[in-house]
Amino acid sequence: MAAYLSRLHHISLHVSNVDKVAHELVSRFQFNVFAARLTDRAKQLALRRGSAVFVVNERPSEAPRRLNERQDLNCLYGAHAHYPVDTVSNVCFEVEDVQRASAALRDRGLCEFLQPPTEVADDSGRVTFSIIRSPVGNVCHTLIDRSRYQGLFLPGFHQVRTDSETAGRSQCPITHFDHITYACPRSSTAHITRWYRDTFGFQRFFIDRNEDVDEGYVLNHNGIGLRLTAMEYWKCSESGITLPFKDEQEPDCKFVIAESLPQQGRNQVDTFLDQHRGAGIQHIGLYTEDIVRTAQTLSLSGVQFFSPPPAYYTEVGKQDEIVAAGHDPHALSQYGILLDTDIHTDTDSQRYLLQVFTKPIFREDTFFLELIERRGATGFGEGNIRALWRSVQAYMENEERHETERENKPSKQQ
Ligand SMILES: O=C(O)C(=O)Cc1ccc(O)cc1
Ligand SMILES: [Fe+2]
Repeated sequence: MAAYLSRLHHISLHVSNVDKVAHELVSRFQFNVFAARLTDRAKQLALRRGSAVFVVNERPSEAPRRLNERQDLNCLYGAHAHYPVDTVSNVCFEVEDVQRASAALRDRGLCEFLQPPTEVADDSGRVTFSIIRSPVGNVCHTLIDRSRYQGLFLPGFHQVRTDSETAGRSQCPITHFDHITYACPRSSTAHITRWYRDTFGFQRFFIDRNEDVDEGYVLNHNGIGLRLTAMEYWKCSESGITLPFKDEQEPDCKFVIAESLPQQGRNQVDTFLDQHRGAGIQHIGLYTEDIVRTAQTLSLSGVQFFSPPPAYYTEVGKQDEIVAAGHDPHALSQYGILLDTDIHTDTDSQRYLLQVFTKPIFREDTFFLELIERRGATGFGEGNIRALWRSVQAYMENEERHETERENKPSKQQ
């Protein structure tokens, strides 16, 4: 049987400069540092906005010198700290019983354990966790049971007092992680979806009504070469129900697998795989209750967004569509926000999806964030996927052109 997940607990980043990335998340993205673990050999900061929690870990620039130098001492609750570039490398889930879940996975030979079930305690109680490797590049999953822990975050972390988290809430109503998008090599999707189904009971989430079960959602024309396959799971209740009864339980963060298709030339998924040196987490969607206000607040604090070509907002019907959704086309165009409308034929009701991508967060192009607001729409709209894709491609091609120009310019010293 699969190990069913109670909920997503936090997402870990491994970066060469914790202070720089934490500062970016605090000053620009309005996250609050609420817990920290600072030792001789570790620097770990926990940051929160709503229920979205990032743990930013300092990654050592070298692999451990001695074999007995345990990497997990550097990074409690994480593993695999050594990686050549800044990366998002762990999605930590709460489970009800780490021992039982780990034993079930081990018995079925489904996954490799980087850390067997381990207990950590402090004055506020104890937690048990284990760490498994995912089939996606450097991504690992920590499984944790914190039901016997009364502290603020996790044992080993101390509380950091900041201004109340509710400050600025109305200006930046980010509430949770909406989805995590993996960039993966060609033909790897089937293996990944099977692994998540067998390991955690994930089910397919169809992006399009006509999507083929095996093929996924394929966009393979007009310069877009992308295969998207989405998966979802349900939060298991505290009452011990361990089967995901769809109707009774709440869906949690979705997972999207992006594969590039070769026919349309080099693209953003290929760039990620090169710069990240392998598959991994390309971006994370942050859910907001008010995308325009959030984009405005983040933009004032220095966050930059990708914009679609300006013609997007003046295309026939787009202005009317935006107005019908209760938005101002000028406000959306100011921040590059995209709108997708899905007319539900059964009820004749309209559902909207609003999204925008931020520019890369790390030095290499190995991670960015997305803002997403859903008005009834639960999936990913085709119009938005195309426009998001194009907004990133236009930026990348521009960057590459500048790079070539810089390389071709004769240097003054010569
Ligand atoms: O629509 C979304 O939010 C996605 O996550 C789909 C997606 C995935 C990868 C890309 O490079 C561009 C778009
Ligand atoms: Fe996304």
